[in-house]
Amino acid sequence: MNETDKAKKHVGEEAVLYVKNGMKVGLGSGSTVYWMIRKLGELVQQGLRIEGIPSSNQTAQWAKEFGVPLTDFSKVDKLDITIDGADEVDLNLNLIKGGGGALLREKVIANAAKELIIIADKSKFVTHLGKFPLPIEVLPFGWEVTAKQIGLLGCQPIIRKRDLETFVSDNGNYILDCSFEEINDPQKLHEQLIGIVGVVETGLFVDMANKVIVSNGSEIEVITS
Ligand SMILES: O=C[C@H](O)[C@H](O)[C@H](O)COP(=O)(O)O
Repeated sequence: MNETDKAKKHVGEEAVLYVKNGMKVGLGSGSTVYWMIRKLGELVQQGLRIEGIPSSNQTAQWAKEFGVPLTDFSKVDKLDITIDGADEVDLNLNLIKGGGGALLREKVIANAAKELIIIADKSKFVTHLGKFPLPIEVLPFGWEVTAKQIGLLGCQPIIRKRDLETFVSDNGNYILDCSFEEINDPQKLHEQLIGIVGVVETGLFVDMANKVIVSNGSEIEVITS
C-alpha cells in the first residue's frame, strides 16, 4: 500500500470514532470512504447500532457487503453526521467534490447533516480551489448548450467519459469537468453556475464542512472550521 492509500485508510478508520450509538449517518462516496464503511461494518458486528444513508450505488453496495444497515429519507429527516471524502480542500475548508460523480447525492446528505466531517489525505489540501477540474452535474437534455454557457465563466467544460462512453451519474445526468485553474471566490462561482439552466448541481461545497480529518500516512490532524 502506498503512502496515499495508507493515509486514506488512516483517516477513514479514524472518522468512525465520531459515530455514536443510535446515530443516522450520511455515507459519502469514494476510495477514502471505502475504509470508513469497512471499519463501520466491524463496529456494527461488535454491537454499534446505527443506520446509514448512502450517497451512491457503490457506497450502498459496500455498506451491504460490510453489514452497515441502511435507511432512506422517507424515514429520516435529519442526519446526525455525514462523513465524506473530497478532491480538494482549501484553507477555509471549502471543497471540490465529485471526482467519482457522486456530488449531487453527496450534497444532499451533507446538507441534511448536523455535522459534516471530511476525510482526506494530505495531497487534497490546496491554497486555492481549482486545479482539480470542477465537476458539474448537468441535465443530459441540451448539455451542449449548458456547457457553452458554463464556458463563458472561464473554463472549457469536458464531458466526462468512462470506457469511451458518456459517464452517466446515479441520477441519470452527465458530468462536465471544468478546469478553472484558480477559483478565488467559490461561493460566487457556485451561484453563477447554479443559475444556468441545465446545471443540476456543482461540486463546490462552500462553508459546509465542520471538520476535516487529514493524514499524511502516519500522523493524523483534525482541522475544525
Ligand atoms: O464523487 C466522488 C466524491 O466526491 C469523492 O468523495 C471524492 O471524489 C474523493 O474521492 P477519493 O476518496 O476516492 O479520493
